[in-house]
Amino acid sequence: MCEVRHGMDAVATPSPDAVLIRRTMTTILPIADEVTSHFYALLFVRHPELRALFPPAMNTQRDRLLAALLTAAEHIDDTSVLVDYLQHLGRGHRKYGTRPEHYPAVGECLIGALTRYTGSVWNDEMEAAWVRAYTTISQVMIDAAATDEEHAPPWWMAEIVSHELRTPDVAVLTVRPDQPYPFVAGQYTMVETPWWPRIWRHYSFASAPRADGLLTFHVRAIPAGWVSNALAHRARPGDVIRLGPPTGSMTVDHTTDSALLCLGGGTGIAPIKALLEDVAEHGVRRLVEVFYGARTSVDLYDLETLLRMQQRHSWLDVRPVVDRYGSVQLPGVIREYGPWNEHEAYLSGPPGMIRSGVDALLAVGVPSERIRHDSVEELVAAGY
Ligand SMILES: NC(=O)C1=CN([C@@H]2O[C@H](COP(=O)(O)OP(=O)(O)OC[C@H]3O[C@@H](n4cnc5c(N)ncnc54)[C@H](O)[C@@H]3O)[C@@H](O)[C@H]2O)C=CC1
Repeated sequence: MCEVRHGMDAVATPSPDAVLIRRTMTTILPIADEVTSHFYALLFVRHPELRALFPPAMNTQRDRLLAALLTAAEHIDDTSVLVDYLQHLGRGHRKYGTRPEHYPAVGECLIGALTRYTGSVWNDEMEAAWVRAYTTISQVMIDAAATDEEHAPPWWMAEIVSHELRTPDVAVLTVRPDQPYPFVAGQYTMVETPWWPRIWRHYSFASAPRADGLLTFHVRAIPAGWVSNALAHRARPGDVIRLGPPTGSMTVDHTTDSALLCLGGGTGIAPIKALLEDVAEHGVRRLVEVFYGARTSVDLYDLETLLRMQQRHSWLDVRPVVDRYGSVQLPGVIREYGPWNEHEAYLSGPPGMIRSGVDALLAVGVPSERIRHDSVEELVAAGY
């Protein structure tokens, strides 16, 4: 869910390779499902040993490959953004068991699928552009994984030490990682359960780093959500889950003392709570206003915790916002308060809330560089 932004070094005129790569992407976008299915079919027929690295059901995986390709194509000339993104991707692939020797196999099948589905658009020049791009992409990912290997494990095992069902479908889980887990409040990770091997889902940390090393997650069981249902309804203390590395840039900037405006929708309140703990621990007094939105008052499952924090800290204001008669209230309600133009804004919740929240904040004068949230594309793909 790390937000990929346009860097300052983006060039105005695209390079010849960027033009060719984007032309391929435009051609395949309307038939993206077929292209990715064909890619995986080629990969698993030619390299059956790689099948075990992927989840049994491939639907989310297909979207992820395409999302990664689109991101790479979009930023192909924007070296610093692209390298950051690919390094993150390379490090994240360690938990899947990806090895350097797997990359050429993937590249060959990717080009095979593109050749087949781009028809007359494909030519030698385009193939050469893809080979160059893929060689660079894979090298950056391989190098990032190798550097990461020197100081971090590919994953962490974490034992569930407490499991509390706060509503019929929201659970608060606390886990103890098997080795120190360094992260920053506001970040998130990927979680795999023992019941659905190789299916990873994103969850934000619901607390700032603690002296006892424990981590907390808020999980809503969503219909047909395998991992979320297992975590909410099946997991018990003593069960062991697997965690990927921490990631995400929705963190507090401690170089300023500007006030914070936080919008948390549903379980999106989890990283907001972590941010509040971070501000409290930092000791610098800065005003924080939290709008905590939910469909019903029962869904405000963490309100008591937030109100207790508010009692302890005079700099904190928490406002619960419940939808009325099925009509969404959360982002719109900020217009009744403010002004917000000097605030750092943090948004966390469903993709629709983040999109309309960004619009509402821009409309009341918060500049875009002061609005932070995780990537909406990844939230949609995550499916929680
Ligand atoms: N870092 C992040 O951004 C995190 C995001 N999430 C996401 O938050 C969501 C939480 O799901 P639930 O608890 O079921 O939330 P929900 O669907 O019950 O909605 C929570 C709040 O968001 C508002 N909302 C929902 N859709 C909206 C839209 N289209 N426009 C404006 N407001 C909207 C609702 O009115 C409600 O106040 C999940 O999609 C999860 O992926 C969860 C944790 C962290």
